[in-house]
Amino acid sequence: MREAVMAALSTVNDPELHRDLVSLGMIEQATVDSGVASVKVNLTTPACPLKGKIEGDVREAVLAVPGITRVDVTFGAMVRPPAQPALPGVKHVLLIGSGKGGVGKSSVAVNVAASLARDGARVGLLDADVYGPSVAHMMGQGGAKVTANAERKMQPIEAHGVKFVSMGNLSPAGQALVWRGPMLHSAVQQFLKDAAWGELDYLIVDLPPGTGDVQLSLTQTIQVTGAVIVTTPQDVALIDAARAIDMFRKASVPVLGVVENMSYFVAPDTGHTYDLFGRGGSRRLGEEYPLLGEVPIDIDVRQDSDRGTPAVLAHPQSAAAQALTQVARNLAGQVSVRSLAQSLANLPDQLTVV
Ligand SMILES: Nc1ncnc2c1ncn2[C@@H]1O[C@H](COP(=O)(O)OP(=O)(O)OP(=O)(O)O)[C@@H](O)[C@H]1O
Repeated sequence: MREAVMAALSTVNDPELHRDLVSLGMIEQATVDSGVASVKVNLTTPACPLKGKIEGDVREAVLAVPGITRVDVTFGAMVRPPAQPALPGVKHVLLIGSGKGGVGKSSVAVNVAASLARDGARVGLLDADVYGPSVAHMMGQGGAKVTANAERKMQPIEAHGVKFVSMGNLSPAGQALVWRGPMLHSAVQQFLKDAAWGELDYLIVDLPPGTGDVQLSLTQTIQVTGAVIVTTPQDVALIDAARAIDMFRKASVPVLGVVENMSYFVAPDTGHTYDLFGRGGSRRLGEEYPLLGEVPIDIDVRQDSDRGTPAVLAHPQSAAAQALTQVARNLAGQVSVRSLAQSLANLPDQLTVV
């Protein structure tokens, strides 16, 4: 009967890859005992956005096998590395960029990192926004100092399940940082290569806004998996976001998606939704860039940042936190699609996106 169960599983497609779970090597275990099938599915990320759908499809297919009366589905996850891992021990480097300042790039970076870690991934966060490092404060570690370990490597600070390094933990608070191009280059390289990141599934990099030296330096020296562009929906922000996309395109860095932050506002007293800046404007950036999520303006996002706990952890039920969680999972889904596309030679070129 196990063969019949495997045959049934080979009819279940991964919704993103349009390949069946058996040939994708995602069935870690399938056993049958007195009509009860136990199936363990090995996902390509613990933050899989389509876990519920996969579970439902597996259940339906296996229950259709004659003699099966119950199906127990469990999940494991192993993030597949790209053909060329970015750094020793670090599978995927994901850049979070924006065309202009103040659109919520750091807030998205911090919440995405915390959300991926809560889902079970091993996550690092590098604050490469050397001009305005805010990650330390948003992670509730503004006063902490980065130390060196026995191998004289920078020991990342750990908070909310995320290892992070920020200039905010190296320089005194409130002190202006004056950087020239070569200094910037070496500071970011040190953060990347001289920090004891250990084994990471995802290293999230909070870039400075715009299209300057840090972005170039990063894209030229390590193999990044891709970039995410954070924007607000109004025209002035979108023009700058398009410029950032163009920079990544020229540097051959795949744009994994766009996050529309401050997309809309729901008045807490009336429940009315206001599209303050023109919700959905980021779709105009082009069909080829998946919209990873629309995050509303929410006072909790700001207050939680100021208090040092990302909104996805402090107020997980709020609309903004749920949108940010979805952004993180959709991003992890995009990374999985690209890694699998790389490793499975005969996958179709056109993969659907979440
Ligand atoms: N969805 C949101 N709702 C409410 N406040 C938000 C939201 N997103 C960001 N903010 C707030 O807006 C301000 C700017 O956000 P953030 O620092 O993340 O932007 P940034 O793009 O990284 O800025 P910079 O370019 O200065 O690095 C912060 O006070 C943050 O708490």
